[in-house]
Amino acid sequence: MSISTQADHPVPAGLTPELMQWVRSQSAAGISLPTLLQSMRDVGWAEHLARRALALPEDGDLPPPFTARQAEVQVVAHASGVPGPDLSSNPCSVHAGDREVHVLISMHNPRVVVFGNLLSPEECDAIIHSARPRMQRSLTVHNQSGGEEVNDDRTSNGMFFQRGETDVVRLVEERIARLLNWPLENGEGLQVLHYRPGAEYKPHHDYFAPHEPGTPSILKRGGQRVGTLVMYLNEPTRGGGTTFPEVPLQVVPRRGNAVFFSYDRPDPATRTLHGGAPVLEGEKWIATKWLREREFK
Ligand SMILES: O=C(O)CCC(=O)C(=O)O
Ligand SMILES: [Fe+2]
Repeated sequence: MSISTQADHPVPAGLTPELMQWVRSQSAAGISLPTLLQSMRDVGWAEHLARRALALPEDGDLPPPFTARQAEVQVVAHASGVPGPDLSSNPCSVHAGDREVHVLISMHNPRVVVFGNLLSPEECDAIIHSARPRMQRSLTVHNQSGGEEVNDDRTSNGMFFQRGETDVVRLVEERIARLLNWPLENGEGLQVLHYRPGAEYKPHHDYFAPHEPGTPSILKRGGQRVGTLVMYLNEPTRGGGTTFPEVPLQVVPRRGNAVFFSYDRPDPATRTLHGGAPVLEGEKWIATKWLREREFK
């Protein structure tokens, strides 16, 4: 097994990469959080550090009983601080519960992972079919007010599903939660975008600009965004890649594939500037899942 602890999983303050690796292996083996906490106490870890390693509150009772699988997801997710696939035992694919998802690219700075086989063609078609009657000109967040506005940098049409709104949306959201080790409740509703020829989404960051007056009210619903998954629902004939101009990298839109990137702070230093290149021919349909720090209500 290759251990790339620091690159894959930032280590919380006061803890060591070795300890975090031990926590992950124990939880992957199905050891429950209360048992792990007790083991750490037994070998002398300070209570607050042990709880930090397990992403538990600093004091108070433990959350209600976890199953082994829930504990695994919780620990892997929160120990790293951002969503992301666990590629430590197999860098080529991830078993996301109901589907074997392929890993096509895994880059660490910025953290970008390109997935293949995330969605079936039928799932892609079903999402387009449910979204199509509800498409409207896309809005972007207005930084001053926290409201939304039409923006020339974003010439697609879009809509949001509620979380779990259709059976397919729910299945896909559950798959994403397992794939990225991030609680389903921390995800915003799926957004579907449709680009016609000429339409694009100019390079931008997905986190909310920290010092803008509208940001505090946006952050009340689940904190910052910490990760983005863009899923390709069809294939434009020409153009329409997802670009990361600072890398530089261009991800080609292939039906059922997806590009994921995470950002542990709302800062350009995360190098997650990205955009949707103009569609030159044909059309482009994507579904985007944004992941927040906490439950998105
Ligand atoms: O269209 C794309 O490829 C990128 C979409 C995007 O950046 C977004 O939805 O935030
Ligand atoms: Fe984006």
